[in-house]
Amino acid sequence: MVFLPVHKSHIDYLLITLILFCHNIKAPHIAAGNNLSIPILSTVIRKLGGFFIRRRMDETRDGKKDILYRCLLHAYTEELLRQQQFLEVFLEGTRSRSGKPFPARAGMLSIVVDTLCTGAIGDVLVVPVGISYDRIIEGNYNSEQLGKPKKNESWWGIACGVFRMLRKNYGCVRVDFNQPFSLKVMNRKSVPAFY
Ligand SMILES: CCCCCCCCCCCCCCCCCC(=O)SCCNC(=O)CCNC(=O)[C@H](O)C(C)(C)COP(=O)(O)OP(=O)(O)OC[C@H]1O[C@@H](n2cnc3c(N)ncnc32)[C@H](O)[C@@H]1OP(=O)(O)O
Ligand SMILES: O=P(O)(O)OC[C@H](O)CO
Repeated sequence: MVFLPVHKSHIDYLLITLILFCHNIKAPHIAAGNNLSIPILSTVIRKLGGFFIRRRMDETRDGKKDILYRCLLHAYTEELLRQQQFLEVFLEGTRSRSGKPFPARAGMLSIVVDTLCTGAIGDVLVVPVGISYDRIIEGNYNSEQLGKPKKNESWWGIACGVFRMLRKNYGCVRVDFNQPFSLKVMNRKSVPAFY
């Protein structure tokens, strides 16, 4: 299974893993941006199912994608799928600052499709996940939308977030796991020549 959640808050991935755990569903491996790779937290994230990826394939001198990195990412993700591990990818690659979903970025999803098309795996069930908050803990992102640079993730930022969460009532959050669909069936419909 590949979970494809929308991304609005850091709470997203905490909630999804927690809900799956509470329903005896194995926790997914989550593609995490390397901006979260901060001391100690990175170890915790890895132990809880996260694996770090670059959020942009570094351009090499000749302007091409970093082929070696892409191959490694491809091989690692393919192995996870071969082992029937669950995957969780935030296609937008960033939290939406406006509340509207960002355009999806195709890299991780293209790896999943490649793995299916090469026959390395039989099929993949894709589970879109909708998440709606009454209020998100990060606030309204107004300063970032006005051009102020984003503060990098830090332990201090985490502590402030936890403190805010304990002090204020952020209302309810709704997590919708949509009907899983077979990527193989969808591919067959969209690329009939392939099958
Ligand atoms: C309270 C109790 C709680 C208990 C429970 C606790 C649980 C805690 C859990 C801890 C886990 C924490 C997880 C944190 C997750 C946070 C969410 C994030 O970080 S989100 C952030 C992290 N997630 C994401 O970013 C996911 C979304 N981003 C992506 O998928 C990106 O594509 C990318 C980052 C992979 C590459 O970005 P880029 O370089 O900009 O490349 P483009 O996108 O422009 O794609 C253009 C071209 O490249 C192709 N292509 C690319 N890569 C590959 C490949 N390896 N192979 C093959 N092809 C590849 C692609 O198809 C296309 O082809 P073409 O047109 O060129 O022919
Ligand atoms: O781009 P950001 O600040 O939304 O960071 C996204 C992180 O990688 C995890 O949510």
